Amino acid sequence: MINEKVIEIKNVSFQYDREIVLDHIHLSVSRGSFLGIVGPNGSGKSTLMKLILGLLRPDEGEILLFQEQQSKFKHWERIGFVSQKANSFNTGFPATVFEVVASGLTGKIGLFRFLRPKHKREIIQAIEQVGMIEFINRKIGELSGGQQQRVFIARAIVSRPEILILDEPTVGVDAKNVQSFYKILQSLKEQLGITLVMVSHDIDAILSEADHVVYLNKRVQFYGDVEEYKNVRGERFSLADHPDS
Ligand SMILES: Nc1ncnc2c1ncn2[C@@H]1O[C@H](COP(=O)(O)OP(=O)(O)OP(=O)(O)O)[C@@H](O)[C@H]1O
Repeated sequence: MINEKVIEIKNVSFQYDREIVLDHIHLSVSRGSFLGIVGPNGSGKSTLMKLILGLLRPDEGEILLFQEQQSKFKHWERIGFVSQKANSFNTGFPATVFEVVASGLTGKIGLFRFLRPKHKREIIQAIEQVGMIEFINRKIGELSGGQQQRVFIARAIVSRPEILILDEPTVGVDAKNVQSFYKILQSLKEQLGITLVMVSHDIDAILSEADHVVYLNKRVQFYGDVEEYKNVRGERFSLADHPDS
């Protein structure tokens, strides 16, 4: 389907206690696109990701995933999630790269089931896709931050999601590894057709990697093509809003 919407956020509002964090948000994500979400600290970016992932419920409005109402949506293996490394896993845990990536299949096969050859192949393939095959038996805690983050991508894609949501995935990853991280993202998009939604403070990375941009500050202040955003951002959004730009 041309321009198929895989995520639609319609008139969504959310508040924690008394603070309104998201105010009547409208946006949609087309299959195969790379949407970058930027905005100042505390502007509701992570909250919006949690709403998409069903970890929070909107107070108002609705979210559609693959054209289905989120409240009825059951196929969560179609959506992968990678967060900041520091928050996503206890890296002191003595699991190998293979075991960490295998844990991404538990939703599909049940926690204590034996892995069938098919699953082993899927795990190996995901590790190959992120260029970490030579580390397959290495303990996760013995890897660099950038390598760990690649393993977390493999864990997120092992169940073959159609959408990958990334919340500040390059925090704590050094510049050289950040580049190879984005190469992996682009190959997921181009070779597997995975739709990418990424929250980042790294505005330069968003401008060079994403094709669409949302500037969020409780409301959607900009939503459109990345080239259009480059033209308007100097005049419409103060640099003070971007501590890292
Ligand atoms: N669990 C919570 N309970 C109460 N308030 C919260 C909670 N989580 C976030 N908030 C508040 O909601 C607002 C939006 O937070 P959110 O984490 O979504 O912003 P963000 O844009 O991702 O911020 P940052 O760029 O700093 O990561 C902030 O004012 C924050 O303090």
